[in-house]
Amino acid sequence: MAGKAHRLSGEEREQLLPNLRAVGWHELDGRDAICKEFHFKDFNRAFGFMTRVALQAEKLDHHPEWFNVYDKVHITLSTHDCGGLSERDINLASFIEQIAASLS
Ligand SMILES: C[C@H](O)[C@H](O)[C@H]1CNC2=NC(N)=NC(=O)C2=N1
Repeated sequence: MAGKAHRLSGEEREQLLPNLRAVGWHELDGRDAICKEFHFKDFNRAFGFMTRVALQAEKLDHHPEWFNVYDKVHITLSTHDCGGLSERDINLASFIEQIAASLS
């Protein structure tokens, strides 16, 4: 991953977060992170989605925190290297949206 991650400034957040809020991502209380819950038809589809996200996460060297129960996948994104939200989370969230859209 090129460059050190930095926590997004207020201005950067105003610019980058609205698109993600519009598709269901929200900021956590008490932690600088964003999260969203995805619902699928069954476990196969949920796990297929997770597989695709995992491969991209590895490519980006930026990994989600996630929790799966059957057809639901809850994802939290935050950058451990800088202790909060960085552009890496925005990029991964955008990619996750593309995958989810391509599967539905
Ligand atoms: C050494 C390795 O590049 C780092 O630990 C990467 C791996 N994946 C990561 N994922 C996330 N979410 N945050 C990080 O800071 C992070 N850092």
